[in-house]
Parts: sequence; structure tokens; C-alpha cells
Amino acid sequence: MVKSTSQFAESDSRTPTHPGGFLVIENLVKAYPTAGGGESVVLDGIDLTIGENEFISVIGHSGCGKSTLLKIVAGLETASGGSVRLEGREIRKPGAERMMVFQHYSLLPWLTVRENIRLAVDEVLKRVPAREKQQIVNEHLAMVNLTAAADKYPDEISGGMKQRVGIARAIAIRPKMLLMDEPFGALDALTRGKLQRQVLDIWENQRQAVMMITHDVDEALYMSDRIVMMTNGPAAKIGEILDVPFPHPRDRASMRNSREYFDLRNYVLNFLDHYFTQD
Ligand SMILES: Nc1ncnc2c1ncn2[C@@H]1O[C@H](COP(=O)(O)OP(=O)(O)OP(=O)(O)O)[C@@H](O)[C@H]1O
Repeated sequence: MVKSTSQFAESDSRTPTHPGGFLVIENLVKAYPTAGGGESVVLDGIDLTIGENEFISVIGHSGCGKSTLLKIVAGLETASGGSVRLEGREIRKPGAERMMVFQHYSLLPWLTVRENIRLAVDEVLKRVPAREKQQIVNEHLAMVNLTAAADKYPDEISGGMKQRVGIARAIAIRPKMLLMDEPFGALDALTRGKLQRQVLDIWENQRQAVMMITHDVDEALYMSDRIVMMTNGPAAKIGEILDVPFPHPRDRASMRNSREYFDLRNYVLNFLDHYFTQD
């Protein structure tokens, strides 16, 4: 039985689904000005609460506003209405407690792998002694299997390795929340699968709040606790939120062979099809 929460259900859709959640988005609206002097509403009344150890995915058709939503949580964009609070504090700008991983790596090309991670650690963990910082960098290099490539420059390593640097850099500063915008989108299928496993391993060992944008239904089902399914834009809303009931640690092969997985996968695909055909 597929369990989901519809934002359009009769019950109060503004009530957070996780009362103890530490990221609380309430009635969020985002509009951009148009050339004609009007405005175009991208997000219209988003309500979402995320728990501090919860991994959620956001899925929806291209242009519905997924990245805009993530950027508002990151503090890179401001909301036009409503509120976004982390542990009760309104998010107004970027902060080290919310680290972003982009699809296109964004490494500094003149720094080595190690130096890219170290730079973030130096900037955020200012009071930590140098020796400990070095340990943190080494530990995170090992976590993403990059110890051997530590002294290489970004243009000397593959796309998958670059993304591992981006992930190590983000988690090395121990953020409370990891924000990932299609983190595996630029990778080939094999590398993507390996990196999904690696990130899930890390998360299963040291849980934190994760919000991940994806277009990939299997990725969302494999990795997340809940899938937030957005309606098409303009004025996109959360259509439904799907619970993914598989316990962690997850085994992809056995999940995929289960009837429940098949039903959930079809449920998400049908949701996306429904909105696509409305275009
Ligand atoms: N800075 C901006 N100024 C004006 N409009 C913008 C701006 N950023 C995004 N938009 C518009 O907001 C809408 C949502 O964009 P967004 O990138 O958030 O969608 P998305 O769901 O992440 O898309 P994709 O899946 O293709 O990455 C689009 O119509 C886009 O053109």
C-alpha cells in the first residue's frame, strides 16, 4: 500500500508532517519580476518540514522550481512570502550549517583536491587547531576514496571524482543540513550508482538532514525517506509527499526486486505523467 500525503487533501495541509522537524517551510511563495513590470510566480504556497536526520528528495518536471526552492533554503535566493526556518531561526542568507553540492562540481581549479577541502575547513572551522583540521581533511578524503588523488588538480581527475571532492568538502565542515542539486546528474550511469551508494553509506553512518533535487525516480527511492513531488509550474506546489518505507541500511538489489518498490516506482511515475499530460 503506497502511503503519501497530498497537499490538496481535505485535512489541514499547512500542518507540518513532522512536528519535531528542524527545517520548517511555511506558505513559501517565490515570484520573479518579468520584463513587462509584472511578476511570475514560481512557487506558490510550499509547506514542508524536514527532520534533523531525514533524507528527502524533491522531484518534479523541469522548470517547476526545485532549484529555486533549494536555493531559498540555502539562503542564495530570498522568498517573496512565507517563511523558512532552521531550528526556529529564519533563513536570510547562506550559512555554514547548510552546505550545498551542485551538479557541476564548482571546485577551485588552482587548488588540489586536498586544498579544495582544506579551504572550506579553514573558512568554517576557524578555531579548530591545524592538526585537527588536517585530520578532518584526511578523514573525509578517505571517506570518498580520494586519498590517492589528494594532490591532484581538478582538471586531472574524472567527473565522478570531482563530485566526490564536492561532497567531501560539504560534509567535512559538519553542516546540519546537506543541500544537493542533482548531485549525480552529470555522471554516467555506473559512476552515478557507485556514488549514490557511497553517499548513502556516509549518511547511514552519520545521519543529518539532506534535501536532494533529482529527476531520477530510482535514485529518489533508493536514497530518501520521503519524496516530495512537485506539480508543474508556474505557481508550483507540493502535490504529494511519498513515504519510502524501506529500512536503512538499504540494499538496492533486494529493494528493486520487491513488489513494494515496483508499486512505489509506478506511483511516482504516474504522478509525473499526470502533471506532464496537463501541460
Ligand atoms: N533568477 C531568475 N530570474 C527569473 N526567473 C527565474 C530565475 N531563476 C529561475 N527562474 C525561473 O523560475 C522557474 C523555476 O526554475 P528552477 O531552476 O527553480 O526550476 P527547476 O525545477 O530546478 O528546473 P530544472 O529541473 O530544469 O533544473 C523557471 O521558469 C525559471 O525560468
